[in-house]
Amino acid sequence: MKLFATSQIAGIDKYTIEHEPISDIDLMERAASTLVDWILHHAEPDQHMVFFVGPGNNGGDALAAARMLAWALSGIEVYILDLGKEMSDSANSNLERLQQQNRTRISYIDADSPMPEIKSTDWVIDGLFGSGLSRPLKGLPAKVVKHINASGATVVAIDIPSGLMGEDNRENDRDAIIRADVTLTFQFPKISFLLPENDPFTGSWVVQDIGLHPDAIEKTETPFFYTDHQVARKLLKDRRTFAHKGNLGHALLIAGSYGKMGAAVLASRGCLRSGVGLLTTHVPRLGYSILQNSIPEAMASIDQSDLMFTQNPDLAPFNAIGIGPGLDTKCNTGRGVQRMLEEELKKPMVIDADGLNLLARNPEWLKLLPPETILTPHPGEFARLTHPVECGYERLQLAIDFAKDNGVVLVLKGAYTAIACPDGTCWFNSTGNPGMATAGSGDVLTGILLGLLAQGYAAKDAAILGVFLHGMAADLAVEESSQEALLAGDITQHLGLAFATLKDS
Ligand SMILES: NC(=O)C1=CN([C@@H]2O[C@H](COP(=O)(O)OP(=O)(O)OC[C@H]3O[C@@H](n4cnc5c(N)ncnc54)[C@H](O)[C@@H]3O)[C@@H](O)[C@H]2O)[C@@H](O)CC1
Ligand SMILES: Nc1ncnc2c1ncn2[C@@H]1O[C@H](COP(=O)(O)OP(=O)(O)O)[C@@H](O)[C@H]1O
Ligand SMILES: [K+]
Repeated sequence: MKLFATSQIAGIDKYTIEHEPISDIDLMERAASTLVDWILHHAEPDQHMVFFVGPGNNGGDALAAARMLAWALSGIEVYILDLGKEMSDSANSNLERLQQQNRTRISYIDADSPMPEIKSTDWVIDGLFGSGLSRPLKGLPAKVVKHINASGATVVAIDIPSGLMGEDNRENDRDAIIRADVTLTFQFPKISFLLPENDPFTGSWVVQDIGLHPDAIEKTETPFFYTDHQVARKLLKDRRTFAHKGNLGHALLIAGSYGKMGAAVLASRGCLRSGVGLLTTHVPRLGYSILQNSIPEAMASIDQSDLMFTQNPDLAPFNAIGIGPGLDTKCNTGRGVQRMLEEELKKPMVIDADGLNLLARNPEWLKLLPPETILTPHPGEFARLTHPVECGYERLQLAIDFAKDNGVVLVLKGAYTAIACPDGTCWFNSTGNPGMATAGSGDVLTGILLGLLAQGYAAKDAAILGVFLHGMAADLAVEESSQEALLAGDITQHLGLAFATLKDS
């Protein structure tokens, strides 16, 4: 799915109105009816609801929804924010319709009015501001937002929590943004919803399809995408009838050191479960029996060192190389990595964990990275590779620049993992859950990406598909147990089901 800036969404709305064609007020009616469906599904029949209405079309949506709900629910109150200016035409028409219906108490809030009473058992429907917000909230709107946030009521935001911008919120006053429990957002998630600092505002968010024109969506260019089932399914290649292990790729994984052999085992399992033909895992001597006992499907390549990686094997037989999980950052290991990169290998690579930490200490290696390299930092590793940042938005911009400048696919891990590509595109992942915040889940991802690279997937496709499957496997694992108890090994165990589910979708 494409993701757009709010200014672009306004253009897509406009195109829909002109070319469907549909009148502004009818499109608003369609949007409001999706809200009403959701609310009626989730609220008790006697739920008291307080609607807050701003001057634009977001307020119009709220007024239309209040009218539709007033037929079904008795406890609806509407407060209109009086900023001393005209409401938008469609909001005004909806106000007239609500007045004519005459089932709902409508009040105004101006600078002199006391703040309305909101009980903690109420639902607040936030229609103050949507995608038309042009600057941070101050004065009366900020006061109303703070009053709602302090009420303890359940807050349902229409389209965007009022006060939140669709993209950059660095200049925003965080106290003057609605803290919603649920955001019912129209057609597309907004980019700011995918950044960690905005989670307290959006709560959980649900996309409401309002039927915006497919031609406008197709024509409007954007660097941002959301990897849904459809995107991932298209990337997944079928295995040929006459496939054999010799043409499904031979992967080399360089991982593990004294005390960290588990990382090598987990990444090996992830790799083998992603469909690769052959895997050789290169480990220090002490890791030999650990590897052979725990994962007999992998071949072992043994380092000359007992404790750590120091020297890669001949790279000729391998289709792709993965390096980093549990590697440690000792000097000898660093020298080993440097020698390997200086071989000017033209093999696709994935670099994770201590591989990234070594790269951060030796930024001159960046120019030695082969084409089709994937780096998989979590935010801490990315800060070491670049510099610390204030917020997720700044980190995202930095990731996009880093991928373009260095010609690498950068997988910035976290909830909604962002994959920044050398072509300037950025793909947010839709699968995964907080259960994955557990030791070793990143190692499993490295293995999956290595397996896909070795099978011939381009680095960008391997990253988008691999991250999606990794998250999906964790989601399937959590369905059977819980986020708390999720182990990284459960992700590998559910990868088979993830592939099968994706194929069936
Ligand atoms: N036809 C459409 O364009 C559709 C729009 N929809 C709704 O319309 C919303 C966008 O509507 P609008 O563009 O009218 O925008 P808003 O409803 O966000 O309101 C914008 C208004 O608020 C004022 N404003 C902006 N920032 C302010 C600030 N900091 N303090 C005080 N006033 C401020 C603006 O001057 C403008 O009058 C969407 O979020 C969605 O809810 C939906 O009804 C679907 C269809
Ligand atoms: N809250 C979350 N929601 C979704 N995915 C998450 C969450 N927390 C972590 N993950 C995923 O789990 C993995 C953790 O990787 P990493 O931090 O490298 O862990 P480790 O080093 O322990 O293997 C990443 O793929 C990340 O995207
Ligand atoms: K809103």
